Amino acid sequence: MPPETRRIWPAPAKINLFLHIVGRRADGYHLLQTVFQFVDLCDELRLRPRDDDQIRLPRPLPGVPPQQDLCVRAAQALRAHTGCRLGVDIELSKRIPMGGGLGGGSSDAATTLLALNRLWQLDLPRDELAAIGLALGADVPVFVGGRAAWAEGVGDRLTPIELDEPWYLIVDPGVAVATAGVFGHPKLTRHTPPITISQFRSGSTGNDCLAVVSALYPQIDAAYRWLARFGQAHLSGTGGCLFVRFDARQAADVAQAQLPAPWRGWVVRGLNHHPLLAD
Ligand SMILES: C[C@](O)(CO)[C@H](O)COP(=O)(O)OP(=O)(O)OC[C@H]1O[C@@H](n2ccc(N)nc2=O)[C@H](O)[C@@H]1O
Ligand SMILES: Nc1ncnc2c1ncn2[C@@H]1O[C@H](COP(=O)(O)OP(=O)(O)OP(=O)(O)O)[C@@H](O)[C@H]1O
Repeated sequence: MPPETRRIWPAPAKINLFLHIVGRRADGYHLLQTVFQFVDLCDELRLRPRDDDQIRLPRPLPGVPPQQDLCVRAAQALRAHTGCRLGVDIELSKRIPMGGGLGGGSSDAATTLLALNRLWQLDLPRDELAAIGLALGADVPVFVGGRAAWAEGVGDRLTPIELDEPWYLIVDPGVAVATAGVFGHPKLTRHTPPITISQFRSGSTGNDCLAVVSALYPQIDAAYRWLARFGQAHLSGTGGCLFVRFDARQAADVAQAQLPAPWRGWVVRGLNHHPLLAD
C-alpha cells in the first residue's frame, strides 16, 4: 500500500483577526473585509481510496448526517467536476469545535479536496480546487489557497499577507452561534467604511458581529470580558470562539490555567502557511 493512503491529512482552524461588514449583495449575502490566519489546532483526516464509487464516512459527526458532512460533499463535488469514478473511505477526527467561527467544516472540506486531488491522481491546480470549494462554503478557498490572507467579497477575494505568528489563547464559551441569525439581525452594523491593508496593520479594527453576538449570547459576552483581562479580545467570524494574542507561549499557558469551567481553551500558534501548502 503506498504510504499516502496511510497518511494523516491535517485540517487547521482559522481565526479572523478582524471582520468588517462593508455592504450587502442583492442575494442577501454580506460583503466583508477580514484577515484569515491559520492556527495549529487541527482536525485530522485519513482517506483510503476505493475502487468502487462509494464515498463513505463510517463514523459520522454527532448531529451531522453523512450526506451533509462537508468532507463527503467535497469528495462528491470533486468527482462531479472531474468525472472520476473512484470512491473513498473518510475517517475524521474532530478537534476544532463545531459552529464556533473557527472554520472547521470548511477546512475539512479543503483538506479533502487537496488530499483526493493527490490520491485520485487528478492533478487539478489549486485555483480550480478553490472554485469547487467556494460552492461548499465561503471560507473553503482560503484553506485551499494555503496562505494567510486579506479577504474581501464574501471572503473569496484573497490577497496573501505575511503576519506575525504569535501565540493565541482561543476560548470556546460552548455556545453554538447561528451564523444566519447574526447576519440577519436588524441591529447588525452593515456599512463600515472599507479600510486598506495598511490601516489594518496600524490597528483600530474590530469585529462588526461582536455587538449583536454579545447581546444574543450572554455567555459569549462573559467570556469576552474575562479574556479582555489579558489583552485585546477578539471574536472569530460570527463566534462563539474568542481569542487574545500573546507574544510568549508561557503567558498564554498562565492565562489558560485560569480559564473558568465549563469554557474550553486552547493555546495555539498563528500560522501564515497551511500545513499542506508545501505538498
Ligand atoms: C463570517 C465568516 O465566519 C468569516 O470567516 C464566514 O464567512 C461564515 O461562513 P460560514 O459559517 O460557512 O457561513 P455560511 O454557512 O456560508 O452562511 C450561513 C448564513 O450566513 C449568512 N451569510 C454568510 C456569509 C456572508 N458573507 N454573508 C451572509 O449573509 C447567509 O444568510 C448564510 O446563509
Ligand atoms: N466536517 C464537518 N465539520 C464540522 N461541521 C460540519 C462538517 N460538515 C458539516 N458541518 C456542519 O457545518 C456547521 C458549521 O461548521 P463549522 O465548524 O465549520 O462552523 P464555523 O466554525 O462556525 O464556520 P465559520 O468560521 O466558517 O463560520 C456545523 O454545525 C455542522 O452542522
